[in-house]
Amino acid sequence: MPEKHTVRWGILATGGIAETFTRDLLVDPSTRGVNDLVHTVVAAASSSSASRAKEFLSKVGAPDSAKAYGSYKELVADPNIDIIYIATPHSHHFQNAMLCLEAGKNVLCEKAFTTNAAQTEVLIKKAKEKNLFLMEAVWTRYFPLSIYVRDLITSGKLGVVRHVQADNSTGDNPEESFPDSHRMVNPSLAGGALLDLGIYSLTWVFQCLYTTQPASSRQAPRVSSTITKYHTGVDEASHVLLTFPRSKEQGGDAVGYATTCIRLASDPDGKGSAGPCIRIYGDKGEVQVWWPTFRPTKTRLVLKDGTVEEKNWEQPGPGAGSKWYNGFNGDNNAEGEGHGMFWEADEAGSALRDGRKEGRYESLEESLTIMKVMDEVRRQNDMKYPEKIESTEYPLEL
Ligand SMILES: NC(=O)C1=CN([C@@H]2O[C@H](COP(=O)(O)OP(=O)(O)OC[C@H]3O[C@@H](n4cnc5c(N)ncnc54)[C@H](OP(=O)(O)O)[C@@H]3O)[C@@H](O)[C@H]2O)C=CC1
Ligand SMILES: O=C1OC[C@@H](O)[C@H](O)[C@H]1O
Repeated sequence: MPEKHTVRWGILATGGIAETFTRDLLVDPSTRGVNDLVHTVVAAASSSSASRAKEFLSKVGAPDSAKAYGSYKELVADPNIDIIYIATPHSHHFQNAMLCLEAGKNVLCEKAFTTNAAQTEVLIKKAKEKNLFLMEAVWTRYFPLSIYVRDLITSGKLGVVRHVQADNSTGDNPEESFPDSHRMVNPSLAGGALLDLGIYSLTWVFQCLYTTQPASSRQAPRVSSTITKYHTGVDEASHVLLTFPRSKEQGGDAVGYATTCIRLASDPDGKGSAGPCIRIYGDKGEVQVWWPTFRPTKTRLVLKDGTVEEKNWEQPGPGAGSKWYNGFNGDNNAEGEGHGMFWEADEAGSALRDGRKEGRYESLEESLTIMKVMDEVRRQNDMKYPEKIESTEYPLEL
């Protein structure tokens, strides 16, 4: 039996995704074939009150010994924590991550990493200076399904992959679903489709056309974009065309089309009838991925030689009755499934064990390149957040 390495987590914020992530964290890793890691929750903090943190810990089934803090400052000072998971709105990630790093804590920070590339750059510098682990929690990258798709590309099975289309459109009625203060549409919380949902379409384009290239030949893409603005001033839809420069030997430039919309739906009937929301085209064939773009469970490989291979990707979990996700985009678990967030936690845990300072499937350099793309989309379309949340000044009261 391999020796088990215990990873001691602190949870910063107690909202929707903090709950989902923490429940996933507490699923026995051996149910997904991971026998050398154990995750434990040693503390959680809420910026509103210690009693809220206490309630959170009890709701997610954390050990009785877990501490409940009424401020993030107290959390980062806890000497028993190895790594902190940040689950606040985008606007707060930079200040919260700086707080953790300054206190000497490793960090897994929810997407989008920060509001802009300048903030991401400062975080990377700080993590390097302190020799700490830092990773953007783009959970989709760590799914076995994503690893399979990237392997199809790097193995050459699809031929040269030249084009990727990815859509992450949730089909909400924003006027009904979200008050203007909600993090999805509130400029003060860096709301809008691009940072919240568009990041997944960009993730698919990047993990197929950028991550799969040798690091020495990866080049940032040229960006052409258009957005539709919501009445609060953030985007309700973004369309981003990316041209990745590639040499003749690499097969020439590759093109990605990343779209996202809060109002329209990638999967209008919720049954996949509209077809795949991601298509990855090579000159020998294509691979298709079904909704949800951020948490997919179905792929189809179609090759010119007649191969058609459909796969369903189960999300291991603790058993029936575990319908715990309280998200608002219809991405509930099937009965008995985990939510799939444990794979990114395993990546962070194994990095701490092995001394890695970043994730293997999305380097900090790649997170930064994607932040630069989102900056450029906002620049091209004159979409600004309040100055305060775009600042790189630390500490700053938001
Ligand atoms: N990976 C995924 O699938 C998902 C990721 N996310 C990401 O997670 C992050 C949080 O989203 P979600 O959990 O849905 O958001 P919620 O609004 O449900 O929770 C955010 C939490 O952040 C804390 N917080 C601190 N300051 C503020 C503030 N000024 N306004 C609002 N909340 C504040 C609060 O916790 P407290 O009171 O305890 O301090 C609050 O409960 C975002 O970055 C989002 O993009 C969201 C959904 C899914
Ligand atoms: O990250 C996310 O993925 C799931 C969506 O429901 C949510 O809006 C988004 O924040």
